[in-house]
Amino acid sequence: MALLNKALIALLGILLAVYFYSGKEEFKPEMLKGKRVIITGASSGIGEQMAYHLARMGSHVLITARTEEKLKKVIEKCSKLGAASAYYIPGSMDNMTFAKSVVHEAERLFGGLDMLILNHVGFTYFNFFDGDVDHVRNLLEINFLSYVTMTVEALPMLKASGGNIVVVSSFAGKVGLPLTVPYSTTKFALDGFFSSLRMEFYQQKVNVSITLSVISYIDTGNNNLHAKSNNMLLTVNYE
Ligand SMILES: NC(=O)C1=CN([C@@H]2O[C@H](COP(=O)(O)OP(=O)(O)OC[C@H]3O[C@@H](n4cnc5c(N)ncnc54)[C@H](OP(=O)(O)O)[C@@H]3O)[C@@H](O)[C@H]2O)C=CC1
Ligand SMILES: CC(C)CCC[C@@H](C)[C@H]1CC[C@H]2[C@@H]3C(=O)C=C4C[C@@H](O)CC[C@]4(C)[C@H]3CC[C@]12C
Repeated sequence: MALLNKALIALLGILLAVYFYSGKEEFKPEMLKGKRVIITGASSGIGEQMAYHLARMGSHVLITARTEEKLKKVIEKCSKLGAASAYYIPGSMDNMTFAKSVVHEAERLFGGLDMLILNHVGFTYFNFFDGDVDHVRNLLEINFLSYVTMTVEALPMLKASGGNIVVVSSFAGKVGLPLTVPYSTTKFALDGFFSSLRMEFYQQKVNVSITLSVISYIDTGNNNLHAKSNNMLLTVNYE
């Protein structure tokens, strides 16, 4: 009898997992055709590659980062790859007025928004915590508060389109790891804000999805987190 109970509990667990984790709709590239998307931190790395994928699928893309020359090149490539339209706006995400203006620009250019991809990440060190509170504050502005600011600004458009918010986080935003204190702080903050907001959307029947993308090391050949120490957790290729 005890064995039967255990088997039934295990079966129930499997059924619940299948129910909650099975997507209702299978992904098809056509689903992104004509979608209006903002991608932050798209002058290099993962953001740049996401812009190319969306361009291939025929989306309208508005990309942002600080370095205008790089953004221009990414936009040119997006247009060649088949983007429905491609624009860039340069600026720094430590400035909340700029963060808001990116969303307003999408509204002006596209007349609405289907997807907000928050991906940018500010410069930090990869070493034991040095006690620099100003650095933590500045990194929170760039990696966290600008994400919140853009989300708040974009919500009316996303509610109207039944759109999506994608937040690029990290394994270091789920588990405390050494040598990444300021960075990890900002990524944990993202989890707190967006996971909590997702629950509120569910309760309030807000038709906007929130995806927190928890990724581990990806060698983009272009990493902006610079090594200053011999106490490396792992070997990473820095410039
Ligand atoms: N690569 C990896 O191993 C991992 C990455 N991640 C996450 O993936 C995301 C992308 O990382 P990755 O592609 O590696 O990083 P990159 O360093 O290649 O790209 C970072 C992007 O953010 C932009 N950026 C930097 N500072 C600012 C700023 N102050 N204002 C506006 N934009 C800024 C950069 O452009 P510019 O300098 O022109 O402003 C660049 O476009 C990040 O959220 C990161 O935390 C998570 C886990 C692992
Ligand atoms: C203990 C193991 C089970 C898993 C260990 C995972 C470790 C190796 C993973 C988890 C989070 C990862 C870092 C990250 O999130 C973001 C960046 C920024 C990028 O510009 C340079 C790489 C860097 C530092 C990643 C380095 C590798 C980290 C520490």
